[in-house]
Amino acid sequence: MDIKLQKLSFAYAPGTPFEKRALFDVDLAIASGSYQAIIGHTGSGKSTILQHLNALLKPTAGSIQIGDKVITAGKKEKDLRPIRQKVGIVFQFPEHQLFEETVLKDIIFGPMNFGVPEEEAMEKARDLVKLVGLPEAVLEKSPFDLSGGQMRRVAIAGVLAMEPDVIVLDEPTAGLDPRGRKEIMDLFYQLHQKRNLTTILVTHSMEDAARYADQIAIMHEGRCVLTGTPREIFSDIETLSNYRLEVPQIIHFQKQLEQKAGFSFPKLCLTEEEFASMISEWLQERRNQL
Ligand SMILES: Nc1ncnc2c1ncn2[C@@H]1O[C@H](COP(=O)(O)OP(=O)(O)OP(=O)(O)O)[C@@H](O)[C@H]1O
Repeated sequence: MDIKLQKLSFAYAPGTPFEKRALFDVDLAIASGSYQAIIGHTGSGKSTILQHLNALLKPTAGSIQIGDKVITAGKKEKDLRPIRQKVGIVFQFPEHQLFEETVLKDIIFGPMNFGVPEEEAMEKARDLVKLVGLPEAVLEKSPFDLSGGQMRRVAIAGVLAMEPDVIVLDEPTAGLDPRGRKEIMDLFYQLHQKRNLTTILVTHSMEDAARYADQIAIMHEGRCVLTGTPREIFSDIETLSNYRLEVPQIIHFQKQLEQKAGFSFPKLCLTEEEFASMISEWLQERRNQL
């Protein structure tokens, strides 16, 4: 499902003394099946964009197109429902939204609300718990008897149960330890790859943007100021610092090493694994030359 923001502008509390313009003429195209990261300093407008993506907010001016549906200021509430079904949002701490007595009831709540027959919804729930890495026995448990990481997986299964075409991740690993963070981010990446799920990640983590995204957009003071691949975006440390953003640690490390050694490696590495494999190839080449 292609997504297109065209001159998207938004103000909170318009026409009141508390009016606050949060987005200014944002243009952004997100291709179906891509993994788009949106990064930016705090207050730059990321969450405001995110809330337009499943029509929790409507533009003050401009438009946002999701598949064949165009949302503008005048769009009626009833026309937004199909969009909310097709775009799933995983908010920070999604487990705070769990409320049913059992995991099963929580996962089937959304689909049944949209008219999916109970048996079909239950079948789907059984597949989904496995997909998010939990044993089937968890379905009969209370979500509140699970660990934080397990609860988060249940909440993710609940979002996936709606069979979204697009999934929007708002700092989905907040509060998890490094291992839990990686597991959840890897899970979303697998879903993105296996199901061709258009994925939009709103994050403060440059490491995650570099590792998972194939396109990055930088927000700054309500404007989309730069778009490109992770390699393009993270090649320019100076421009990023103008937007009060850092490059991933591994890029700093690589640059420092190059400066000290007085030479350049053949490419800029975005992750530790990429760097390790480049170094081992590079050493092998040197050995072969001896
Ligand atoms: N409900 C609101 N009412 C008024 N102003 C708001 C509201 N929500 C956000 N803003 C303002 O809109 C601007 C953009 O905020 P937004 O939350 O979209 O930024 P953000 O990039 O997501 O920030 P963060 O990284 O801290 O979550 C900020 O100036 C913020 O203070």
